[in-house]
Amino acid sequence: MKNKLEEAREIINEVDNEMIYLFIKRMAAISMVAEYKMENDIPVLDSIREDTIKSRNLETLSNKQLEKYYLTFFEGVLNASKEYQKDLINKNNK
Ligand SMILES: O=C(O)C(=O)C[C@]1(C(=O)O)C=C[C@@H](O)C=C1
Repeated sequence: MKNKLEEAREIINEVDNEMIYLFIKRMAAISMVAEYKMENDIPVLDSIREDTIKSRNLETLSNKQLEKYYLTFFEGVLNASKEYQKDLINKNNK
């Protein structure tokens, strides 16, 4: 019989496994964004777009208690995205 910790960790493993594929898919789209921004001389940061996606995603979150943790999580996603774009753009300009 599995205890609660083992049961929870199994769920966590499944979630992390799904998330890595979604991360790969998101970052592939981000490299397309970087290419477009590079070609059209558009800055990486678009705060309006960030606010729009954050508020749209928060509408999906019915558990309001999780809001601040979701924002911490999503800020991490956005930071990784911006770092990746900057690295791709810098590499291209070398
Ligand atoms: O949509 C864009 O313009 C992006 O650069 C992508 C993205 C994101 O990761 O969602 C990243 C940086 C911007 O500040 C806004 C959004």
